[in-house]
Amino acid sequence: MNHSIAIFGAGSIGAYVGAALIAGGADVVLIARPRSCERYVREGIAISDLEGRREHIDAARIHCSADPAALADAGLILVTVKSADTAAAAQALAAHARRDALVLSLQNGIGNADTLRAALPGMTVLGGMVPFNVVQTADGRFHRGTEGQLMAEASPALATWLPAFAAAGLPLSERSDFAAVQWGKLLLNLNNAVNALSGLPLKAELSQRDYRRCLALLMEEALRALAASGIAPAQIGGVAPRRLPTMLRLPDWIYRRIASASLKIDPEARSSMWEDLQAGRRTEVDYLNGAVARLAQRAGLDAPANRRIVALVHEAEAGKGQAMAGAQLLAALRA
Ligand SMILES: NC(=O)C1=CN([C@@H]2O[C@H](COP(=O)(O)OP(=O)(O)OC[C@H]3O[C@@H](n4cnc5c(N)ncnc54)[C@H](OP(=O)(O)O)[C@@H]3O)[C@@H](O)[C@H]2O)C=CC1
Ligand SMILES: CC(C)(CO)C(=O)C(=O)O
Repeated sequence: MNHSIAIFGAGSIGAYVGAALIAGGADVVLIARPRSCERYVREGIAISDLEGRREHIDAARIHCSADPAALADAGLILVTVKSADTAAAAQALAAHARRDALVLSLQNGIGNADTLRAALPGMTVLGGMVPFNVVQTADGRFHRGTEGQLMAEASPALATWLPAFAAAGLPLSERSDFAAVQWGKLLLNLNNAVNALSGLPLKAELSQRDYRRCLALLMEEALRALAASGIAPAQIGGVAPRRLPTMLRLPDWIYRRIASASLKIDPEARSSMWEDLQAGRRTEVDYLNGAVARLAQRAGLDAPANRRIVALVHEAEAGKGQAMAGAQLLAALRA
């Protein structure tokens, strides 16, 4: 059977985007771990969002395989594995993908599209950006708990596929300043580690000033490193990057008023890094806060709070430590 779109790594983002594309009428094959595939083809996939969409894609409409050879017919391949798995995904694509397939990385971090490009010479590989959050709920739904539109590096190769994204209810916009978009998103992803260590849902965590102070510290270091490297991050969301730290440090009652749009988060939404810690998986902290520390170092600067939070998340990955209160985390980042 021919599948025009393949999703490589159907976890939270891949299953959500894949199911939405199927609901919109696209011909999709999911590449996932055997356990995930067994579940999807047994139960189907349920998706929901904070605007009230609830949809169940019946098992009969799900094509899923743990064998990457199943993507051989796809004209579009969405890569949705975590950053540490990108190199392995790239090898699988090199072995099985059509040479004329378009590859779109829907991943956080800065280097994933480059990793794919390096392994797929001659193929078109584009960076993409997912602004919204998806978590798996206790009843197995893939729930989008925040807003935002998919973005991708501008390319004529996208034109064929844009209608499928629109029909899925996930319109994709093209950006010619994609490196700036990636860094703008990475600034927001600096909260992933704070959120994971807090053990709280995003909304509860961001409602507490001490956690926001932690994030402000991490962002300031990143903004300094970006400025020293001549990179101007794009604005993702309602607030300009340079204004984020000041806004985050406001007292709770003012923050709630001024940043009401930033707090338009479903109470059950949590960062993908929290999901990783819960599942006992390695996180993407080296690709997010670690990327800031490396950028700073290349610019002759230091980013101590980002370095410290990388170490704290690694300790949490090793099962050490409990959820940290805001004041405790702030003290650890300033130590
Ligand atoms: N979740 C979110 O809200 C958001 C996530 N993102 C980004 O999207 C990307 C994906 O995140 P997310 O969906 O949360 O990640 P998940 O871990 O939920 O999903 C990735 C899935 O891919 C599977 N996988 C990895 N390698 C292979 C392989 N070779 N073959 C088959 N399956 C494989 C993983 O299995 P296993 O775990 O067993 O390795 C996992 O089930 C990340 O870069 C993340 O930062 C961006 C915005 C929001
Ligand atoms: C949407 C957001 C910023 C939520 O934390 C995210 O990218 C993630 O969880 O990885």
